[in-house]
Amino acid sequence: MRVEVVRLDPELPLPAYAHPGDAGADLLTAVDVTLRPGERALVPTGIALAVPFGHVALVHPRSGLAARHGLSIVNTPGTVDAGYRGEVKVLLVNLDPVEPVELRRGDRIAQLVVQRVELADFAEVESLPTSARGAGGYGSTGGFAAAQQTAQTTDPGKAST
Ligand SMILES: O=c1ccn([C@H]2C[C@H](O)[C@@H](COP(=O)(O)OP(=O)(O)OP(=O)(O)O)O2)c(=O)[nH]1
Ligand SMILES: [Mg+2]
Repeated sequence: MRVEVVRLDPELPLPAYAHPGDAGADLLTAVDVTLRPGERALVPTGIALAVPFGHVALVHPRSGLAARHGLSIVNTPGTVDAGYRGEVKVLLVNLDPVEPVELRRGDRIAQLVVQRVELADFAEVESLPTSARGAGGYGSTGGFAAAQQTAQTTDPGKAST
């Protein structure tokens, strides 16, 4: 699928897949940035995209940086809408309790996954069709302790003080 890209920073390369079959194309930081433990920053990537309508580009963390440095993304996965024409940015966060994360301009900081999306036609109704799950959620299929905890958080009558 063709995705048009403008390089706002002409010195940085286009997003690229590292290997054939990769789902995510690496995004780079356009700036040097250092994140102290617990700190977050909205980091520019130097690119703007025109994602085709009916598609979305999702900004995912890179697992290597997460495992080695505790670097993640606050709003993971970030959503780049098809109509968005501004610079793609990555809301990085350093989850390491001790070490700062130092990034240099051109470092790969995240990966962009482009995929199809269904656009819903939201239709108001009086009641919903029944289902096996019903309203159960938040660990309702877990063990005894999880089910009890769910009951406490969802049923104000049973809530402990
Ligand atoms: O990780 C991200 C997330 C968002 N965006 C850009 C593209 C997206 O289309 C726009 C809005 O994102 P989102 O809808 O998540 O933010 P919002 O807080 O709902 O803002 P808005 O009211 O502008 O939709 O910001 C990014 O560049 N990177
Ligand atoms: Mg929005």
